[in-house]
Parts: sequence; C-alpha cells; structure tokens
Amino acid sequence: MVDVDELVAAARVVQLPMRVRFRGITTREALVFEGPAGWGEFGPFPEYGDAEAAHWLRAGIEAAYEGLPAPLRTRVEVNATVPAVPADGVSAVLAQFPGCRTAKVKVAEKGQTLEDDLARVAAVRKAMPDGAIRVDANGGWTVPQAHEAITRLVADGPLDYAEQPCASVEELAEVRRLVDGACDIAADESIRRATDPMRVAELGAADVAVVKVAPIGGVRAVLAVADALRAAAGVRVTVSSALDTAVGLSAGIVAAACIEDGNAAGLGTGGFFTADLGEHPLVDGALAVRTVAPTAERLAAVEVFGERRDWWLDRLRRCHALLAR
Ligand SMILES: O=C(O)CCC(=O)C1=CC=C[C@@H](O)[C@@H]1C(=O)O
Ligand SMILES: [Mg+2]
Repeated sequence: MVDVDELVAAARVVQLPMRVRFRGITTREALVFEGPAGWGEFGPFPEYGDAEAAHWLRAGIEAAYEGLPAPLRTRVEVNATVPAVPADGVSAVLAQFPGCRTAKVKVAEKGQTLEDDLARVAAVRKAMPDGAIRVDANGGWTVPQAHEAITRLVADGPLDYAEQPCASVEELAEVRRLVDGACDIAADESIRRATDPMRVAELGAADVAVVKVAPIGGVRAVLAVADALRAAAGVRVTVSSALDTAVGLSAGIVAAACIEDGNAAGLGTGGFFTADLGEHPLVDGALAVRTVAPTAERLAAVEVFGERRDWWLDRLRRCHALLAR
C-alpha cells in the first residue's frame, strides 16, 4: 500500500459550498490526492469514526494508485434528487436535472408532515407524468408511519421504491412484509460496510441496495457486492453518490457503468455545489463516463489550510494506519 507520507504530501483539503442544505450540511469538506493512476478522494462525513472512514480511504487509494476497472458503457443514467423543498419549489429543482426519467424525492424530513411529503411527491408526479418516482426517508419513519406513508403515496401512483423508510434492518424487513409488494424497499443507511448488503439480503429487508463507492471501499468492492446480491437474493443495485466532489463522483460513475443492468444512479449531485473540482455535466438525463483531474484554478478556489487541513491530515494518518494493519 502507498506510504502515508506520500499521501500526506499529495493531500489537498477542500471545502465546496452548497446551493442547498442537504444531509444537514451547507459545505462539503473532503481531502483529495493525485497518484500515478489519477485523483482519489477521502471524504467521510465528519461524524464517521475511523473504522468506517478507513473504507473511504481504501476507495480513494484504489482510484489514485490502482486505477479503476473498464466500464461497460460510456454514459450512466441518473435520477433527479429532490431535497425536502416545499411543493412549489419542485419545478426549480427538477430544472437542474434535464432529461431525467427517474426522480428521488426526500421525505420524512424533521419538522415536516406526511402532508408535506404527499404534496412534494404529487408535484414531482405532475412535472414528470411518465417518470419513475422514488422516495427516500433516510430512516425517518417508525414502522407504522412508514406503512401509512407508503400506502398513501402508492394510492396516488406507483413508486419505484421507498429508500430506508426506517432506521434498522429489522424494521425494513417488517415494512417490506407489511407493504406486501405494493412498493419495493431499498436499503441505504443500512449498508455502510461491504458485509452489510448480505445481511440485508438474508433478512429479506430490501429489494434494492443503494451502494456508494466510498463507504463500501472502492469500485471493485461495489461490483463484488452487486454480483453477490444479484446471485444470492435477486436484489438490484442503485449506485449513489456520497455527496462526493467531482473526483469521487468519477469513481461512482465508473462503478455504475460497470454494472450490466443497473438502476438509474443517484449520481446527479454535482449541481448541489456552487464550486467543484471539475464538471460532470448532466446531458439528457445521463452523465458521461470520464475521470476528473482538478485544474490548479479550481483547486485554488476551494482549497483550505490551517485547522481544517490539520484535522483532515490527522484523520488520514489514523485511517491509513487502520488499513495498513
Ligand atoms: O441518491 C441520490 O439521488 C443522491 C445522493 C443522496 O441522496 C445522498 C447522498 C449522500 C448522503 C445521503 O444522505 C443521501 C441519501 O440518503 O441517499
Ligand atoms: Mg438515501
């Protein structure tokens, strides 16, 4: 494995300003580095412990030092991602996702009601009458709340799936039994390590696994998980972004392009940033498969020094030590 001093010497810490609050944050911090195979990203969210964060480092090292596997396609279809905005804000959000035929709508936001969710989803359906609609509760419902919400949402029209309706795998399994095929259930937060997807499959907790390259530990690890899930339980896979910079998003796009019959990917998050390390333009609902190498100008616009940089370098050293064990 690459020496930690080499990583530290290559490390650039960046802060990307966000257009909207998403996942409770308005600035995305990450550390990126260039290696012989390209650029890699290490951007675990600040609250993640080192054991989890080490997987993110493994993914970054794969991209920068090993290189990524060859994609099967040149373009990857993505879903529009609709934050928990008021219903009258939906069309402005969808305008940022030209050509998308699938939308993922955030629901169960703290401080909002089921009526807010129903109105937001109805607005998306109206704007995309032929579109496939997903909802993502980020674990925010109890089992009875999820049952009620999904029942009312499907009464208005079909749902592609409901993502992480409740917090635990056991609850997901229960909701899946209760809705009895009225709507597929997807696991997202329940999958944070490479071993989690099999547990989800064994408990019959989901029809769909949302997988992100960084927490799973790299593109190859994602492909192994996708193969195992399809073989063991017929679970389909959605590759999604972890709110990555354009560098990390490149790896997600490659992963999605390596999966034969993948779902529309949750990789259209580049537009959430007002400044980024590169561009993955969304054309006709799809992203081209290409890797990004940040220019000096782009880096200069978002790079940070001082206390935040030191914090990330310490974290990099600790996670590298865990991987080297
Ligand atoms: O899946 C998408 O459409 C975009 C990515 C996305 O929604 C997320 C990215 C990063 C953190 C998560 O809270 C969030 C999600 O819950 O899926
Ligand atoms: Mg999710």
